[in-house]
Amino acid sequence: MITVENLTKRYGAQRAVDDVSFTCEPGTVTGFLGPNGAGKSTTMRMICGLTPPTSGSATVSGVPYRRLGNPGRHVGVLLDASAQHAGRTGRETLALAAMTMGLDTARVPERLARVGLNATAGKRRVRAYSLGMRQRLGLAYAMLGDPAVLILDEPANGLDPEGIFWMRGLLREFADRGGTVLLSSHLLREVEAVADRLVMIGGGRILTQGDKDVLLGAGGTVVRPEDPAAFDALLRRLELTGSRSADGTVLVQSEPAPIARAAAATGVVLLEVRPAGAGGLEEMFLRLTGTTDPTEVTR
Ligand SMILES: Nc1ncnc2c1ncn2[C@@H]1O[C@H](COP(=O)(O)OP(=O)(O)OP(=O)(O)O)[C@@H](O)[C@H]1O
Repeated sequence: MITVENLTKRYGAQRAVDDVSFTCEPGTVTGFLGPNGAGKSTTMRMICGLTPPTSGSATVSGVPYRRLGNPGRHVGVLLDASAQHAGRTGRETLALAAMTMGLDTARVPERLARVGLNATAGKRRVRAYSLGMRQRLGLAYAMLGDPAVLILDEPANGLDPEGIFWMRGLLREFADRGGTVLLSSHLLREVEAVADRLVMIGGGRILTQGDKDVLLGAGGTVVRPEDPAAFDALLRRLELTGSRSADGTVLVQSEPAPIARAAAATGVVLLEVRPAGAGGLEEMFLRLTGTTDPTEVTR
């Protein structure tokens, strides 16, 4: 269980994270999404006690991270795949971590194999690892102490499609056994495939959060009017309300047909009318973050 309450981080006048609250429950994978610079890494670093919050608090299994005794036994953290000592081998890296956590180093070869690093790879120095191999080692490191919680910042970075598919299975299995996963990623389709819950953040603030199926299946219609003022007047006549998004679309809590018919009857031009959620996570992300260039978020 991860609980984040009103977390705020200011750097000078800038609010990198602004009053962010969410919880991650056991047995679920929570996808943490947002464009570059949204505040994901800063939030995760605050949860892990690496960055002090300006205000607010975060707990893991009910305790602030810094007060967890032997934290690696409670929460596995992967914030930067390149953080491992480059001069050590993969095996040495895990053996040292096992010793620090008071665990038998005999588990190391099996743990390396579990993330797809064979005996030869285990004997190589980390500096010779590809980014994908570092991510795999980072995951083995995070899971070494059999924690109940995983906090992973962009763990799919550097993995090939087969590796991403493998990681999805690993995280699903971890959550299905009762584990809690908080996973940030810019790979929206991967998040959509594995996450049960979504927390979307932009400019340091929560844009939306909730059950993935509910968010993506949320009722309503997305409309792109040619003349926003004329469309607002139409909505008032229909006694409906709409919420305008950064990309110029309006989400209206109604079926598409009545809106389209009323618009046609009154000569209000609609450039787009479709059920909300039909475009999946990518569409929801672009609408909420107001990012118009998809390459910005699918990089
Ligand atoms: N140590 C720091 N000093 C000043 N500003 C910072 C610092 N760390 C982060 N920021 C700023 O805070 C904002 C949020 O950054 P953060 O790295 O948390 O975003 P992010 O969502 O993880 O983005 P990315 O996906 O690009 O890593 C950014 O504008 C960033 O420039």
